[in-house]
Amino acid sequence: MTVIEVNHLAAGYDGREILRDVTLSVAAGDVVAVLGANGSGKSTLIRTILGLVPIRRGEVELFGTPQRRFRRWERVGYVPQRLGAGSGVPATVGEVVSSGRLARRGLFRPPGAADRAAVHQALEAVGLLDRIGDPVSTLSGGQQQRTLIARALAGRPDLLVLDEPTAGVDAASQEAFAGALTAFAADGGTILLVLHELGPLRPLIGRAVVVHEGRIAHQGVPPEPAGHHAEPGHDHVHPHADAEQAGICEWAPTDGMKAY
Ligand SMILES: Nc1ncnc2c1ncn2[C@@H]1O[C@H](COP(=O)(O)OP(=O)(O)OP(=O)(O)O)[C@@H](O)[C@H]1O
Repeated sequence: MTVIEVNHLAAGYDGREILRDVTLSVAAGDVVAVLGANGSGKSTLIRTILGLVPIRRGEVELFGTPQRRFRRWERVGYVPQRLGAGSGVPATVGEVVSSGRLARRGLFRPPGAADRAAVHQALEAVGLLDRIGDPVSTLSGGQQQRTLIARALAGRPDLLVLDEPTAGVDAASQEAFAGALTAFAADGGTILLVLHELGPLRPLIGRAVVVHEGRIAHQGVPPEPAGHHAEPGHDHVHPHADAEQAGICEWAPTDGMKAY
């Protein structure tokens, strides 16, 4: 079953076209990383898929339904790039994660046992159950990101869409992410995520899609760590100097990657 189908998509802001002729298919159970240089259009792509940026041309389908007619948003969990900077949100970790249940239970029904269980399970998955009563503002950036992941997981979605969940996040939080996402994928969940560095998520990623100037430049199996990077403790992949100089992407396409 196809979870996301994007056909000849164009989208942008005001007068500016950012995405040009993007075609992409994500099947149930796929874990797909969207890679590319700053400003290449990665966030715009996932936000357009979710209906947050209007489609100019082309089509997006979610779970086989054209996006404009899609109503089953509880099937989709979205983790935006970060909590509003300095938002001073007084909410506790538990309250933020509970908000991820809203689409499931409806706004006016009080949370029940199933909601509480889902919130606890999601917090446990990201290693933050002991912080459930703490104000979100007292958490580190990485822990706040983990809280957002828990909020998305609490809704028990079929598809998780994440925008750079590991950007600026410490190693402990990255490991916690990797664990939570691995469990989600092992349950058959589908993941589309924007990443700058694969890091501990590398074993999870089945396909990398490289966006360059609003188009998909390459897609395929992500590059394996090579040479000394393959040694224990070096599980991240560094930018390829040539590709970087050429301004193509932070990722050197390998033979395993098809050019589109
Ligand atoms: N809300 C917006 N209004 C106007 N222009 C925007 C908006 N969001 C993004 N852009 C522009 O669209 C282009 C692509 O931005 P986008 O955030 O999609 O890139 P990205 O690949 O995700 O970058 P990064 O790696 O820096 O997050 C950039 O030139 C950006 O300035």
